[in-house]
Amino acid sequence: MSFGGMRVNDDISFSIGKGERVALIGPNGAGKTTLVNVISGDLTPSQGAVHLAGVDVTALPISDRVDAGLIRTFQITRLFKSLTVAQNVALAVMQRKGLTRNIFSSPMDRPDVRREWERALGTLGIAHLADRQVSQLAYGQQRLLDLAIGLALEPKVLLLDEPAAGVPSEESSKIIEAIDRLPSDIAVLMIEHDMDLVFRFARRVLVLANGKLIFQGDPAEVTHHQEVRRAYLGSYADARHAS
Ligand SMILES: Nc1ncnc2c1ncn2[C@@H]1O[C@H](COP(=O)(O)OP(=O)(O)OP(=O)(O)O)[C@@H](O)[C@H]1O
Repeated sequence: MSFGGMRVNDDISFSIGKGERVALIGPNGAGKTTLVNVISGDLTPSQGAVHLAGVDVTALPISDRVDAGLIRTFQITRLFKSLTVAQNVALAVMQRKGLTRNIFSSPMDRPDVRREWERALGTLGIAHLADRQVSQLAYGQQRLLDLAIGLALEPKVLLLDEPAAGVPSEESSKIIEAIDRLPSDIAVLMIEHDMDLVFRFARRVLVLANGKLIFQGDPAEVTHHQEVRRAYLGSYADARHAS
């Protein structure tokens, strides 16, 4: 992916298997968000391709990628603030099922829709917030709701961009626990700066620096990789070593 003459993602190639948990790390400006934008369809790559389950989705708009199971979460701006938590998830379920909204009845009342929003909220530990209006939620709770909406869209692949960023630490543990509880068949690619969270979550780590993929592999190996230490991890690895 290039912007003008600047290569922001340079010759990057990787794959993520079913149910794999992969962290995408690297210094500020390395190109991580751009890469996720290319995968989600927010950006069209200058070269190269994105495949989902063997199908080339590079030319598909975001909505078709979502239908195919490629879901990006933590875009809180898309929440309907005047509706309840349950209504927000119910609308996502209805969208997935191709059901149109009937102004004379609540979307939540259909038993098949209800089953699904209840399950999504239960998985993420926010069933008790079902009737709460979104505008009354704390920021961390809104992020959990956004994750519930992602879940209700039945993802094959979830793209998470710093899911706990900006969330007060007493709430961020709930987000981390919720991510731990995601169904094991969903592949997750997560941008994250918090290395403790990366080590807890990831079975594989991708490291970007200056737009290049300089490492992909086992989290246990990443702290020993010279180029990664130089580009990104030095202070973290040294602090760990010292402690
Ligand atoms: N739409 C755009 N037009 C021009 N340049 C862009 C655009 N989007 C990103 N860039 C540039 O691409 C580079 C990579 O940005 P990107 O946001 O992908 O990095 P990042 O690794 O996600 O950084 P951070 O950790 O700070 O979020 C930066 O130099 C940024 O200024």
